[in-house]
Amino acid sequence: MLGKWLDLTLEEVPPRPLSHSREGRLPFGRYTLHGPGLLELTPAIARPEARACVLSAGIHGNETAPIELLGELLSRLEAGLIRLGAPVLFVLGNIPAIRSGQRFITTNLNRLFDRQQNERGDEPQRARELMAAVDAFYARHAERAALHYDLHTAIRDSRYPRFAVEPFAATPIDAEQWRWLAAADIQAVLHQHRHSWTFSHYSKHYHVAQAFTLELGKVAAFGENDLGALRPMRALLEALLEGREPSGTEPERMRFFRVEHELMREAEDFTLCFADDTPNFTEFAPGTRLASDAVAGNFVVGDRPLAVVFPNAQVELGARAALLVAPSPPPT
Ligand SMILES: O=C(O)CCC(=O)N[C@@H](CCC(=O)O)C(=O)O
Ligand SMILES: [Zn+2]
Repeated sequence: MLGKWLDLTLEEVPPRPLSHSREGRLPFGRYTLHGPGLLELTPAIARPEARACVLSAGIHGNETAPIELLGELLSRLEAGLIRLGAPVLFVLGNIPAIRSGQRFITTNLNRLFDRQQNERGDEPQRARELMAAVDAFYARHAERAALHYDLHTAIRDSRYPRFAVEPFAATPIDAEQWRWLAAADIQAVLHQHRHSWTFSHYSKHYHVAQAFTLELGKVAAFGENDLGALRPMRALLEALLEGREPSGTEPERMRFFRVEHELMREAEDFTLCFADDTPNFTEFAPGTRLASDAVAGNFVVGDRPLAVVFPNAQVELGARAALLVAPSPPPT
């Protein structure tokens, strides 16, 4: 059943809401389906040091590599190749968007993870369902340290194809996380400078979880992803599923950046003043004009160079059109 969960979730049109949880057995524990795209695994014997892990993918429907990676993990769990030793909640985020291969249907799900959010529509409703599922999962495992990796891929090429976004929140990140991410072949880390209401921010802000958005390469269609490049990440996730300590290495292998400015799109008449295919982390010299907005005016790089991440001139009005970042020292 586990190996087929992804296919079944994506095939049912429309997904049938579950009136009650469905349960079953797996080699080293049991599974519970809490609703569409919400699968909890409970180990028969949990290891004492195991974290309560949330692994999410498909928050953006066209980001398929993380979904394939979760598929590999589920198949290996079902085959008994992974000895489940930690409680895990697998989340498939925006199911209609995954089916249609789009980033979102109506609005960007990954801006809606705010408990005050009371917007109407499918994506706001899905965000509320996912927040409730995460709340219930962490409450069931309140004795364990909370962890959430929200897996994505980026729209563009990147000077660092695999990078972590560290959401802004009061909770400090444990030093071991940097060591694990470096061993998982994450190449860069981006520290957010303010609250962002993303899914990983939700777990960090409201649940004191060790939480990241992980960008694992570039958007591609199902079947066209290079999962070989994600083997070290798979090894990290398998260690977490088994409830054992993941391998680590020197964090200095990774480049660290801090967000200095968020470029917002304020007007219909908005342009980014660089090529559409500019890779993430491309640096621009002081004095370079980066954006022109009929309401906000021009944005020009100040005294220090800035690199651009997630540029997207097509975002909704009032949304983030790019992050502008600068190198920062590795955490001590
Ligand atoms: O490549 C892009 O432009 C977007 C990739 C993506 O979906 N990134 C996430 C980052 C979330 C965060 O800031 O933690 C997003 O934009 O939601
Ligand atoms: Zn994404």
